[in-house]
Amino acid sequence: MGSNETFTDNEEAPTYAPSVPVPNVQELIKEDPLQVPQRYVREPEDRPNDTDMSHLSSLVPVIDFSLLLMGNKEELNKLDLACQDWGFFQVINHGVAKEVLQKMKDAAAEFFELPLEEKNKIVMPSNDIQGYGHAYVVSDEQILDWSDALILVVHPSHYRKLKFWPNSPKGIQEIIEEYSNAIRKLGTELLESISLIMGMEKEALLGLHKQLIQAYRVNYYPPCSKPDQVIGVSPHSDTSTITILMQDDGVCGLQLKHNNEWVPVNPIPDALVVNVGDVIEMWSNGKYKSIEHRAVANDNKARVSYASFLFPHDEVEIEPLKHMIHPKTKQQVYKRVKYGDYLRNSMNRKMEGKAHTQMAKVETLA
Ligand SMILES: O=C(O)CCC(=O)C(=O)O
Ligand SMILES: [Fe+2]
Repeated sequence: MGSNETFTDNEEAPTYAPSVPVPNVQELIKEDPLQVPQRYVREPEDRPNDTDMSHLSSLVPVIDFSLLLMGNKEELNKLDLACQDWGFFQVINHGVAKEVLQKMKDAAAEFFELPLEEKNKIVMPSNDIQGYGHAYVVSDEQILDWSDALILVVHPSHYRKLKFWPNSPKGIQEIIEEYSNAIRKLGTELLESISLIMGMEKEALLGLHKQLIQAYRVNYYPPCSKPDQVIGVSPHSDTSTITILMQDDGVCGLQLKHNNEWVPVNPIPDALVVNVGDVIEMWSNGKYKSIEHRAVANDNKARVSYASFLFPHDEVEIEPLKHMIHPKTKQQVYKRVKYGDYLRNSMNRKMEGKAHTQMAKVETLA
């Protein structure tokens, strides 16, 4: 990434966090499609309820990326409002070739259909969250998510642990690489637009990362005979700067919390979903929101989602940018934290809404 890469290639690849190994959900339902073991059943108040908020789905902002690239003021204004009011938007005309998206979907579909022994060749170890398995599992009592995942660090290349990269189907490593490079380009350009709406030079946010790290998480949600009793991925906000998510066409599941209601983010064919992560929320002193979201399961269809997380180097100190603090009130919502500490603190606990952001909050006197 040119001049902002201040860390060298001989830096050792970091580890992130341990996670307790748990059963494979896809395998469970192969044994018996009707079973929903007790470990997956949510408390009544945590279940996806029947209030259908689909009518609000069309309100989730849609940003035309080609206009952002031209510096179109109206579109930048839309982006500003989307980051403040929703923390989520879908991008169209994003420049990532349709074939690249499709190849990624086809390869991932084939990977998840492989026999368990084959997928387990890259099984996630208990001391780190790369490979095929489950993250954020910290106790034997924890209620589990109705999903399996493949998690990889993709950039910088010397952070890659290739022993956790799938070898099958043939060519999947190159496809992940091609997809991730295209997403990285889009992400970098989105950070330029976000720098502008934050009143900075367009290179500012990228520079603050010291090095732009990229991780990839492919979520596989098997169908569930009782989707109203389980959650695919627990409510959480992302610890990233921004996340770029591809969804399967025609299968819903992602929901965001807006005015205390769970609003579905239904897939728009070929669009990508972008959400503001905790780092932007902290740098902007809370102006832009890292919104809580979750994924729910379906009763008849499996769903796959592809999340690319862009975030700073471990050594970067994050705190509200001076010009984002109100000049009169001087009120600072977040304090200075080392990003590596923040990330590991979040990964060492179960996903639980925004609870993990507490460590970076300025304590307010009651
Ligand atoms: O499956 C989805 O749509 C959401 C996944 C997600 O939030 C994540 O991987 O962080
Ligand atoms: Fe997420």
